[in-house]
Amino acid sequence: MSFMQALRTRWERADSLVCVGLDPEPSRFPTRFNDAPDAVFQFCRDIVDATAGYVCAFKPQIAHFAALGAESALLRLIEHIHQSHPGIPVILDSKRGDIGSTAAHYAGEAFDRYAADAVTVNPYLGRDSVQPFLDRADRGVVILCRTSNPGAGDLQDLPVAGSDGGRRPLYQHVAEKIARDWNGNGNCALVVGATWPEQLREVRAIVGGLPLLIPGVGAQGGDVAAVVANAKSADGSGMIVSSSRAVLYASAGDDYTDAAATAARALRDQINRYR
Ligand SMILES: O=C(O)c1cc(=O)[nH]c(=O)n1[C@@H]1O[C@H](COP(=O)(O)O)[C@@H](O)[C@H]1O
Repeated sequence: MSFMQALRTRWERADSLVCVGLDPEPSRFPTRFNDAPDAVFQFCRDIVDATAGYVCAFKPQIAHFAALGAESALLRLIEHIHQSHPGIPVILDSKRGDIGSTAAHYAGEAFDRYAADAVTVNPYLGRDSVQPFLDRADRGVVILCRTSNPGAGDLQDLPVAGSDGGRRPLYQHVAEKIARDWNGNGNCALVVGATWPEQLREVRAIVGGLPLLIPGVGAQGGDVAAVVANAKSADGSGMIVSSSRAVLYASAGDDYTDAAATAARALRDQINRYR
């Protein structure tokens, strides 16, 4: 099943638009992991098993594993998700972007080495740099559009000439370009931060039903009601609302799995109330 089919199926069957981000920070793990040699894998696996019933996707963030030399934990974690929770797509958050010949290796890294169903990609180098990802029609290509961080506007808001001759912010141009030209295989999604409700509304108006990955609720303070009101598609879906730290580190005690499950379920319910 393709990433887009799996995502839509999961939206419906689990009745959830929540994505749990897997960003391991060992200093925030419960103390029981202090001497555990395989702590990164075990902690993330526990969170996955506790929250699987409430999510439409999982999103491991590659730097959090690579900086710890824990690539093997990432591999085994994705394998675990596929085996124990079939049907839940995995979005590898690696935000790659390079010349085409190198990008082909990044696509191989995400889709063949790690067996991710989708990957986050930076569009700044242009279409040929994203093409190796776009060519994998069964996999999702989740492209940065208007990121959640405070400096997002430094470059993403710069005015550029639009197709109608008028000027508009670069992120809107990115949204239109991808929805109209790059999405020939129907496998594109866009990243827009939950911290920017106005920009979410603008992007939704441009891209129709294209899925939006929306990080920035929870630890970054994005407002769930505003996100849903501005970013939902015509059928009340279209969103992958991602939260990492607020779920992973909901408790530093021995109740960490219960606390994570409660946080994921509460986010699912809050989103569903507004859509
Ligand atoms: O691509 C992403 O996932 C992403 C895009 C963005 O604009 N902002 C953003 O925070 N993220 C990622 O989403 C996660 C946010 O985590 P929390 O703020 O802990 O929920 C991190 O792994 C970020 O790298």
